[in-house]
Amino acid sequence: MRERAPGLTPVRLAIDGVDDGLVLLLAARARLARLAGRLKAGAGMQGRDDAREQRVHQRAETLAGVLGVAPATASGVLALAIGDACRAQGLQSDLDQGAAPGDGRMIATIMHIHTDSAPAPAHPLLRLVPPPRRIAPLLRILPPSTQKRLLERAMAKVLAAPMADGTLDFMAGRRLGIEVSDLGLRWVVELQGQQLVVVDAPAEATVRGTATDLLLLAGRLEDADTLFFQRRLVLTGDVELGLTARNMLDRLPWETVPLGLRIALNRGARFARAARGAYRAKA
Ligand SMILES: O=C(O)C(=O)C[C@]1(C(=O)O)C=C[C@@H](O)C=C1
Repeated sequence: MRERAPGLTPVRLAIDGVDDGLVLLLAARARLARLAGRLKAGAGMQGRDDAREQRVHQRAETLAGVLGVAPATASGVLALAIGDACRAQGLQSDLDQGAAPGDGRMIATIMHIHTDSAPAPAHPLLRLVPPPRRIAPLLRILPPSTQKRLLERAMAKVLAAPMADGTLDFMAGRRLGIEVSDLGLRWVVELQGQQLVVVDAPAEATVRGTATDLLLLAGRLEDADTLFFQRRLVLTGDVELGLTARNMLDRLPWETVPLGLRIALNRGARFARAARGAYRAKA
C-alpha cells in the first residue's frame, strides 16, 4: 500500500520507541518504589508519605512546565505510578480510593477527562453522617460576613488563572447567583476590578444545586454537562450569562489550582458522595 502521508511511518516508529521508553521508565520507577517500601518497612516507617507524594507531583509539574508539557499530564501519569507503588506496598492509594488497579479514575480527574465510574462502596460508618440539610442550621451560625470572606477567598484561589488571562472579563459588572439548595445558602457574586466579590443585590442568572452536587462539580468528579442534563444543577435567569459561566468552569485550567486545594476538593467531594450514598441506602 502506498504511504498516504510521506514521512509518517518513520515518525510513528520513533513514537513507538519513545512509548517503549516510557514503559521502561515506569518499570524502573516501580522497582525503586518497591525498594523504598521495603526500606521503610525495615526501618518501621509508616508506608504512605503524603508530603513526599506532593513533592513528587510538584517537581513533575515544574519540569513539565519548563519542557512545554501540560503539568496536569505529568502529574496525572505520576498519580497512576504512585497509585501502583502504593498497591505494590500493600497500601491504599489516596488518590485512587476504592478504585480497581489501573482503572485510572484519578488520572481522569487530574487531566479533566470526566468519568462516571461508580463510586466505591460506602463505609458503614458513613450512615451516621447527617445529610447537608441537617447541617444547615450549624452553617448558618457563621455570620454572613465570614461566609462572604471565605467564599471570596476560595474564588480568588480557584479562579486566579482565568482572572489573570482575562477569561473572566465577561463577568465584569454582571451578577451571578450561587444557591446551595439543601443548605439554604445563597450568594450573588460580581466581578469588581480584579476581584470576585459577594454583593447584596439581585442576581441576573443563578446556578442552583445541592451541596454535594456543587462539590462534585468543584472537585471534578462530575462534569457540568451531566449535572445540568440530569437537572441536578439548574440555571435560571439570563441563560447566556449562566452558560458562559458554566463553560468557563468546564474549561477551568485545573492544573493551575493549587495541588493541596485540588486534593482537598477531590477528597471532600468523594466523602460527600459516599455519605449521600450511605444515607440514601439507609432511607
Ligand atoms: O518514597 C517513598 O516512600 C515511596 O514509597 C515511593 C512513593 C512514590 O511512588 O513516589 C510511593 C508511596 C509514598 O506515599 C510516597 C512515594
